[in-house]
Amino acid sequence: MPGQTDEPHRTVDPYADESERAAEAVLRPASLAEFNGQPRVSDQLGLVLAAARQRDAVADHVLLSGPPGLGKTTLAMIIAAEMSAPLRISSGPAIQHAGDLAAILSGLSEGEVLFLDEIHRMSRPAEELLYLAMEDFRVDVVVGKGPGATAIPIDIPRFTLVGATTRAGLLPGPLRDRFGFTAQLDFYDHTALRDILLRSAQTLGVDVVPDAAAEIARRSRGTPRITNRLLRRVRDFAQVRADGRVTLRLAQEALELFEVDHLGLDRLDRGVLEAVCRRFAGGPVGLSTLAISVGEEPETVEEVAEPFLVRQGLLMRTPRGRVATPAAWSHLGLTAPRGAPGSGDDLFS
Ligand SMILES: Nc1ncnc2c1ncn2[C@@H]1O[C@H](COP(=O)(O)OP(=O)(O)OP(=O)(O)O)[C@@H](O)[C@H]1O
Repeated sequence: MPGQTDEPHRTVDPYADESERAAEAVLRPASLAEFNGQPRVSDQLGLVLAAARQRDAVADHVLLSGPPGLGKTTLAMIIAAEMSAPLRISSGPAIQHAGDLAAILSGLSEGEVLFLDEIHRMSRPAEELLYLAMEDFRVDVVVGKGPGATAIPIDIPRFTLVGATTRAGLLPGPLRDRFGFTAQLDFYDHTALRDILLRSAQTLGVDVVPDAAAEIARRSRGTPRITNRLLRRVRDFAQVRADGRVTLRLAQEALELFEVDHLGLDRLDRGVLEAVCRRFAGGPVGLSTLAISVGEEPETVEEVAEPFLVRQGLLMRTPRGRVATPAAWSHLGLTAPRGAPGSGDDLFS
């Protein structure tokens, strides 16, 4: 069973506070068989882990990348469970000094899975220490200072590193290359999200009719965390305003109350689109200017809102900045001004 945890430090996830995290934990699938969606990643990972088990070996290091809420932490926990290994959780921002990482690594037990969330935010010295640890299962502990300093190599137990990042492109090549298996998690399709929702509803004892399940899944931004969160809010609504049963009509009313529109866009998504269209005439607008105008950190806009907006064909990233597409104007019920992207006399026409 996954064991000890250091609560990861998160900087780009506006969705989850502590109580939300606790609610999420109940709904996490515990094995690959229960993990819905991402069939290719699931198959490949299943094979890698089965092979390691057959050889009685420690599994190769795994890098998981993709937007928040798609299941990176869940997969790290599943890897540990499938390997019957303990799990230790930490994160890039929590590791300021190489010594912090050396202490974690030397305290691991043989075969332990170390999950490093937001691995791209680790300090450079810690990153360099990690290279040697991943490859040779060794850390160099520096004793003394200045010209008299010496590096004493210390063997550490063989372990599996599971790194997670929202931005694989930010990882230095030497670090990326040391992972034996890399998986890019993509947004989930509606069917997978509906199945996740039905499983969660069963766990929580919520009665959801099939078309309501499909509707909530469709408005979940392709993200299981959001599916589960919307289910909990719809459940609240059904409990307080009705008899607890989630019908299609009730789901629609609840989603409207919580400002989730028919494409699944939430307040931040719409704020970004509105800013690009209304304040910057459709763009192009630079990331930092855009972030200031919606009152968010640039990382949050870039890593949380944009991937889904781009995927939905509502926003484009161009070398000159972010640009609203014709679909964005029409989704907001606006008409693009003459010459703006989407106006009919621009690069889209
Ligand atoms: N494939 C899946 N099947 C069922 N539930 C899932 C799946 N993927 C994720 N979930 C649920 O979504 C929630 C969020 O998943 P998780 O914490 O693993 O995401 P994450 O990618 O690690 O996000 P972050 O980058 O913010 O840490 C969890 O409660 C989990 O139960």
